[in-house]
Amino acid sequence: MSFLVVEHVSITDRRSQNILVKDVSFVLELGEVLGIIGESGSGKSLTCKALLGLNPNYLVTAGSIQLDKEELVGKSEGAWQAIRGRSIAMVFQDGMNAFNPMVRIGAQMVESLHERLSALEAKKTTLMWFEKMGLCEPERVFNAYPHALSGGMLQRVMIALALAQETRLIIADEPTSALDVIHQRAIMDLFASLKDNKRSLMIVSHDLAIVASLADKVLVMKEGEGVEFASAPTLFRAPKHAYSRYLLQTRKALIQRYEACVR
Ligand SMILES: Nc1ncnc2c1ncn2[C@@H]1O[C@H](COP(=O)(O)OP(=O)(O)OP(=O)(O)O)[C@@H](O)[C@H]1O
Repeated sequence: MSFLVVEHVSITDRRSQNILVKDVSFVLELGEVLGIIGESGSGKSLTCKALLGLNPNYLVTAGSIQLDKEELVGKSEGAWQAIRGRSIAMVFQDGMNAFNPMVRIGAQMVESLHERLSALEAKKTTLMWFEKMGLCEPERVFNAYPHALSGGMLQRVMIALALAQETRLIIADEPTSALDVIHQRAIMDLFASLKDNKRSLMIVSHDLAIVASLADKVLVMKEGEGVEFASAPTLFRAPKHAYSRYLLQTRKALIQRYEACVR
């Protein structure tokens, strides 16, 4: 059985009976990277959050999500808390909201790692990941309050936290959208260098170049549905669904326009 098996997942807004995610299925093996692409509002974030039990109670998840043979749909909040950080780590689009503004960054990192590491080890691990994230002056970042760091720095702190947790699944929802291109490239190189058979990554991105360079498999979402799920080479070379073709064509047209400008 695959490491992650998502079968017929639907997410319904109980208040309006709107079905926001419809019958999405995909599988992921340990060591693989899944890219999720699709236009804004197509259900990418809701699907990711369903894997972490992070959607509000009025959004009801049906279907099956099995991580390492454990069924996640229907878990209690207490059970979700044990899963988050231990089995699955998440990187959100917005680094600023991920941290408590009243607590220094270092203390929040150490708190998140305390189950596995002593305070001293947690600090050492944190500083190591800060350096890998290209955060100059890791000690200063460690001692800073969130508001003293830029959005891009906080984003890198959040990625450092997800990686330091050493979970077997990392879900990254637009992890680099707040970063400048230089740091985007560095983080993507880092994600690529971390590819091994010990962890899997799900990455949501509007940047098809990022997905093409990292992903082994791709899920294309449109209006809440998974319209195509394929290996990355198949999806990028011979997309089957008309919407996948449209997404790739749009991207190509943008690159051509850029290349015409810099020629
Ligand atoms: N908390 C919520 N309550 C009700 N509806 C929601 C909620 N969050 C998202 N939705 C709706 O569900 C649909 C899918 O939203 P989702 O955030 O998953 O899209 P997305 O593909 O991640 O978009 P983006 O690329 O802009 O982040 C949208 O129609 C959105 O308005």
